[in-house]
Amino acid sequence: MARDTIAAVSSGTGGAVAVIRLSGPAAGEALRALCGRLPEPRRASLAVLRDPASDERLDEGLALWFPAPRSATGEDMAELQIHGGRAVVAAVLAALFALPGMRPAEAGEFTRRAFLNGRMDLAAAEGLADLIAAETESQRRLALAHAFGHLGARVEAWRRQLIQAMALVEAGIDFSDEADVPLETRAMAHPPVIALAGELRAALTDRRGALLREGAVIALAGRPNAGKSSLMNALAARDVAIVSDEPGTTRDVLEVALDLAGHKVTLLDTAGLREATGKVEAEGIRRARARIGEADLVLWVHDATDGPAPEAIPDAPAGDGAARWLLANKADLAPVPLASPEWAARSFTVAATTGEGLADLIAALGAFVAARVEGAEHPMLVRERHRAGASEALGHLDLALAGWDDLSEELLAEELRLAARALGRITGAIGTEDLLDVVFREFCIGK
Ligand SMILES: Nc1nc2c(ncn2[C@@H]2O[C@H](COP(=O)(O)OP(=O)(O)OP(=O)(O)O)[C@@H](O)[C@H]2O)c(=O)[nH]1
Ligand SMILES: [K+]
Ligand SMILES: [Mg+2]
Repeated sequence: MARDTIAAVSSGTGGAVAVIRLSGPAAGEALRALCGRLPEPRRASLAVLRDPASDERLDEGLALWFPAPRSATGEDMAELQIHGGRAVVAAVLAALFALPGMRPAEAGEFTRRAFLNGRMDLAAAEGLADLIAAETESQRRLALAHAFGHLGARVEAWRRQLIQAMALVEAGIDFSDEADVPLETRAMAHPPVIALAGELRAALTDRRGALLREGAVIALAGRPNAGKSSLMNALAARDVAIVSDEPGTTRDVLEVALDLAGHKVTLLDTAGLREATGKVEAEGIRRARARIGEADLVLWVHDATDGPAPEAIPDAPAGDGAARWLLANKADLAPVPLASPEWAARSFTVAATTGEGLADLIAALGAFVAARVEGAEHPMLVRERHRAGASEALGHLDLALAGWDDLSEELLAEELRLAARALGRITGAIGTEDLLDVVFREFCIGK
């Protein structure tokens, strides 16, 4: 349990009401010092707040008292809802911090205390950070599932299975004189370890969670002047990129975040691909190729006034597994010939400047993203940290399985133990201080 009592404004700035939260052993005393009494637990009550040093009236607001352990952090907690003015908040905080044992909270410190007091696991804390940062409906749902322990529960179940298998293998060590027992217990542990390795492998192959959390990347690519930047602006419904009739206008990769059918999408505008005419353009094209190569969907923009669309997307270095669509742009200037059968299902006729065809394109993009993340309401390994833990665990399981018939009980049990440790780091059941610093750094102050 922490010795310090922390306090911070937990509401956003600029609102009519500000929420100040306190957590730690002196929270009750501080509440009494400012309000003159301790309110009934878990009930909001009206209170006049006074500076204990001068007895000056500071504000009138709501006071709440959450005695440990039934509080968000598991410690004694108090909450003050006061008027949101800057001066009011500053005066109340100054009065609080003048009290013994009180200090300002660091970023994420309330959540960190909740974790340390066993109120949530590490994956749930990350879910909470994602929930606060969620911009789209699907990100909100995903984060909520994690905040309520979806990933943590699954990983803990895996870890328990592993510990059981380990116990079986270790039982063999104690009976190593009786030749049959070690072989029997080892054989009993084999199927669950095979099953677990399969589940971990499947979870690692499923990238939908990461796609939902980070958003699909859609890149506009094509020859100079095809109208990529014009399309970027039209799709983003604002003036993001410079448009001009000069080929080679766009140099840096530009990106905007879009909400397509409730899913987060990052749309990229890139330099037109051709033999560069100078150093800067060459660098722009290098960057364009690199980012196009990582996109989930490449929209090849073709200028309809240049004649029929290409048979294949030229020069578009799309990565493995990326989808490629063809956009015949400037349909207002030239008739767009029928796409070749190969492209028919993935071709769109648009005009960035008149808006023609854009509604159909946006609908198709929304359907594309939705299909990519389908069933991903409760995906598992959404962060690189989770994937690293699961993949390390799988590595040890694979070693154990490869040597199942040959390794000694001790070595076999050791591989299973290392796998269990790697899983434990995902939930924080096995943790280190530096890991906690990384996780809680993301939070804002007051959370
Ligand atoms: N008539 C018409 N003109 C368009 C359309 N889309 C783009 N243009 C024009 O085409 C020219 C090039 O547009 P950009 O959007 O700058 O093309 P870009 O592909 O980004 O070009 P780079 O960045 O140089 O590779 C501009 O003059 C645009 O106004 C369209 O649908 N119809
Ligand atoms: K241009
Ligand atoms: Mg451009």
